[in-house]
Amino acid sequence: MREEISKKKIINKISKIEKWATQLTIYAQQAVLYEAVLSPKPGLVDPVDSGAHRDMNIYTFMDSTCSLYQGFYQFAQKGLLWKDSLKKLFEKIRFIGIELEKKMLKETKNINTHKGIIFSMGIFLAATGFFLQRYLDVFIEFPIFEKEDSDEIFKIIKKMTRGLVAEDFKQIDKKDTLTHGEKLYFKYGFTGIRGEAEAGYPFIENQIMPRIRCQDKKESLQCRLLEILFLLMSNTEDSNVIHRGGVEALELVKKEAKNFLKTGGLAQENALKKIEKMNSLFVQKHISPGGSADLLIVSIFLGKLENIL
Ligand SMILES: CC(C)(COP(=O)(O)OP(=O)(O)OC[C@H]1O[C@@H](n2cnc3c(N)ncnc32)[C@H](O)[C@@H]1O)[C@@H](O)C(=O)NCCC(=O)NCCS
Ligand SMILES: Nc1ncnc2c1ncn2[C@@H]1O[C@H](COP(=O)(O)OP(=O)(O)OP(=O)(O)O)[C@@H](O)[C@H]1O
Repeated sequence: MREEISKKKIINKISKIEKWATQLTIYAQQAVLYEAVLSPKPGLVDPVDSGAHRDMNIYTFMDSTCSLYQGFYQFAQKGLLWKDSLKKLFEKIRFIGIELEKKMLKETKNINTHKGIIFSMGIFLAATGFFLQRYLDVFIEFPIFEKEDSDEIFKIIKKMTRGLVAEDFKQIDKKDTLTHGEKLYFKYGFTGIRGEAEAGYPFIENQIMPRIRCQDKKESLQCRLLEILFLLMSNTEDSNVIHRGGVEALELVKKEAKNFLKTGGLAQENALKKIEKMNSLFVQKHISPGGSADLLIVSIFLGKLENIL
């Protein structure tokens, strides 16, 4: 009898882990899709145009997003089941990330649509799954997150990624070919996406989430998400922008985004016209703020967890 009860308990727990990993995956996919369809975005692919990209369009993003589902689920599940150190959890999910990157590239015929978000969302999904372990025996349904819960996610991420920059760039001078991120570290010391992760995505924690929490919920989702994108563009050390247009391009993106927000943001007259003008400028200069787009996706994911988006 006792054996039967404990068997039942284990089965219930496994089915709850499956359900919660699925919910996390759905939020992550929603976030990726919200970003893709958001328009008008300067320099980035959206349904209206392909920004500064000649090799992809909105359909490439739809195809790519579908290929992410299974890998996203694995990130979340790994976190929900993990019993070892957080550094080891990160090492483990990097393998899942590398495989997922290959799958995404196969689906897009070798076009890099989602490399950055596979990395960042992988970290967030695993960290959130790990965090949720403490609620598995407490809640029947998937919980709605409070600010304090999100704060814990950032703490977990810092522990997972401690030492990442030094570790990843250790052998850089011995490598024959370098990725964009490695080249920029070599040339300017920019730590890019790795530095952002190791710092625990501080701009999202300290500026973006507080802003999303107090945005007027009656505003359209389009305006709210565009505001967040411009806030991110005004601050992100975006290696995507730098590798395409150098440090001047990064300064230009930051300046344009800051000006747009200072002059009234989405509330100003002709706001959408101004963004379209910025889009033309970025297209002409071949600039695409892909790092900010990725951080927007992560912010939407957290907004979904807190039920504020
Ligand atoms: C670290 C990885 C993702 C990227 O390295 P790479 O040197 O190519 O970086 P690169 O500078 O080209 O940036 C990649 C993308 O990150 C995004 N990005 C750029 N800057 C930033 C930033 N400051 N903040 C957030 N995202 C950024 C952009 O979309 C960009 O295209 C990659 O090398 C890797 O390790 N891939 C394996 C997959 C993986 O580890 N997944 C792990 C799941 S945790
Ligand atoms: N809506 C979007 N439009 C374009 N890029 C986006 C969008 N959302 C996110 N990104 C990010 O931008 C990156 C694509 O940038 P880019 O085209 O410069 O790729 P690359 O492979 O780094 O460079 P290149 O194609 O110039 O060799 C992707 O990794 C993706 O994460």
